Amino acid sequence: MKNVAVIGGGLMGSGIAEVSARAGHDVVVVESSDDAAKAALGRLEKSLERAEAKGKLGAAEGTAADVLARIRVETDLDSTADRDIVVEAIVESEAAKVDLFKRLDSIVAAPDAILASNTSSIPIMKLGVATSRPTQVIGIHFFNPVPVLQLVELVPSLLTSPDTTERSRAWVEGSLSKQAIDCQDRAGFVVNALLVPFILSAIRMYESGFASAEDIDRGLVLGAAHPQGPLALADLIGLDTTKAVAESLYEEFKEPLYAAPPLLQRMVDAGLLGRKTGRGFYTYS
Ligand SMILES: C[C@H](O)CC(=O)SCCNC(=O)CCNC(=O)[C@H](O)C(C)(C)COP(=O)(O)OP(=O)(O)OC[C@H]1O[C@@H](n2cnc3c(N)ncnc32)[C@H](O)[C@@H]1OP(=O)(O)O
Ligand SMILES: NC(=O)c1ccc[n+]([C@@H]2O[C@H](COP(=O)([O-])OP(=O)(O)OC[C@H]3O[C@@H](n4cnc5c(N)ncnc54)[C@H](O)[C@@H]3O)[C@@H](O)[C@H]2O)c1
Repeated sequence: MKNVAVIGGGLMGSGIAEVSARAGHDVVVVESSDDAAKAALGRLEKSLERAEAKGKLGAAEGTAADVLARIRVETDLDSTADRDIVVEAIVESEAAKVDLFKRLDSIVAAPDAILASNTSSIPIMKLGVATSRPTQVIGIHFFNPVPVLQLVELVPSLLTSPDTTERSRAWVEGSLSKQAIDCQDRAGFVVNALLVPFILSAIRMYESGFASAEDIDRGLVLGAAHPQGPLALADLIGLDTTKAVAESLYEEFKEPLYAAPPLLQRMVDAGLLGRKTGRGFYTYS
């Protein structure tokens, strides 16, 4: 697979585009507006400049400018027509993703192209059946920050062909040098089914006044060797995404531990989405 498209150039899409271009792929990023495309390009430039300054770009990757030259940021979905693999990384909304997969199905021309989703929690079958080619639809779930974290969850639906799964694995492990784990197609897959209820418990603990945000996070960093505490992690993920994942899990399993706490809902209503808006459980400059 040579030609890659990433739909959505936000936190995750820009990271997926970066690691793909660093692996030598020709990458098209499709955003929803000119302003969003500009922001996506800015994220890519900043991250690649940082990687270059830290001496992380290998000889095969080239300079930050070489990697950027392999990426085009567009607003026209038709630019996915000649792609071998499309990775969808738009907002965590089932309706938005179903609509996008329908449109991709009518545009992407190669008969064996893979249509992948980076969804955190939405069952892949819902996206597969929106297309005429569910055998080629799969979850390829990266972790944030994409250039740093090694894991990718591979999530075939009941209709995904073994060929699609194995070509996806070869791309993720052979080309992007990530490590894949195999998951069944249920909301939250492996990692978020365990991680998100933990984050929600931390939010409930904070909401109840039991401990401060700083002490909850310091507790898990110093007492359980987590790289960052659950509330700082929720701010990194984005509180809108955290809430959307909780809702998918709750819809699938109806377990109270997956229900989004009222504080999380109010913070999302208020636009306090974490790092991406400058304020969540903490304030960022
Ligand atoms: C919800 C979804 O569906 C699934 C998910 O993604 S769940 C979220 C999973 N992610 C996590 O759990 C992240 C946990 N946190 C961490 O790993 C770390 O706190 C962190 C990597 C975010 C930041 O690490 P920290 O040590 O505090 O900061 P910092 O020193 O700036 O960064 C550590 C290294 O990561 C690199 N880094 C950090 N953020 C980066 C980014 N956005 N892009 C590229 N590199 C980055 C730094 O360059 C640094 O590299 P170096 O050690 O070689 O110099
Ligand atoms: N944030 C995380 O830690 C994380 C980790 C793994 C997976 N994910 C998943 O990745 C996806 C993206 O999450 P994110 O954190 O990057 O969100 P984000 O809000 O940072 O980015 C989403 C981007 O998609 C763009 N977009 C929205 N609709 C679009 C459309 N129809 N066409 C093209 N672009 C469109 C937006 O302009 C935005 O730039 C979600 O499904 C999320 O659940 C998130």
